[in-house]
Amino acid sequence: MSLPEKAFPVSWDQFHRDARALAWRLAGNNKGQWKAIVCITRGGLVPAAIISRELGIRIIESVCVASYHDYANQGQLQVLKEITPALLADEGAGVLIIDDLTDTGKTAGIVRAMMPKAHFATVYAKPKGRPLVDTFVTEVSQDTWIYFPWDMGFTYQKPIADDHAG
Ligand SMILES: O=P(O)(O)OC[C@H]1O[C@H](OP(=O)(O)OP(=O)(O)O)[C@H](O)[C@@H]1O
Ligand code: HPA
Ligand SMILES: [Mg+2]
Repeated sequence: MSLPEKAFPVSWDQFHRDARALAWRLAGNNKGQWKAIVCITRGGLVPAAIISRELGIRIIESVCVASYHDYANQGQLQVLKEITPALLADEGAGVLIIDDLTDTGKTAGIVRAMMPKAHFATVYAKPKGRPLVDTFVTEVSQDTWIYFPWDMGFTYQKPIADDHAG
């Protein structure tokens, strides 16, 4: 397993701002009229809550996908729960699919295939996944790991001078 070289830590404030920025972009698409949100759990739950509030979308469905079984280690992709057939009609036209990020694009590829006409949006995107999403806010390089606030906690930081003491 190769660990990403760079770190992109995201605070709750920053995530809220970026998810709101995504809502602004989506408001200009499809006249802001979305039938429903399908969020990809678990990471998509947090941006879906913010976007549903901003765009007044009250029908929220989930598709449950797991692939990273531990830190930065992608395993076999598993679909644990499918999308309700009611939303699959018309290949998902008018439906908004939300996830926190796209990395290799594997998750996006699987969910897109379920709803080819839906609009796919993520807050963050890495280059490999980028072609699979319709709208995103910030791109980071492929060798960067994004640290989400729900995965983080406060830890002690050594003073900078400690590493420079001769
Ligand atoms: O583009 P990919 O390489 O497929 O990776 C992106 C997916 O990986 C993470 O989910 P994960 O499977 O870790 O599950 P989680 O959302 O429950 O954390 C993330 O939330 C995306 O859904
Ligand atoms: O960069 C990442 N950060 C958090 N979860 C992830 N799942 C895939 N890539 C990432
Ligand atoms: Mg996920």
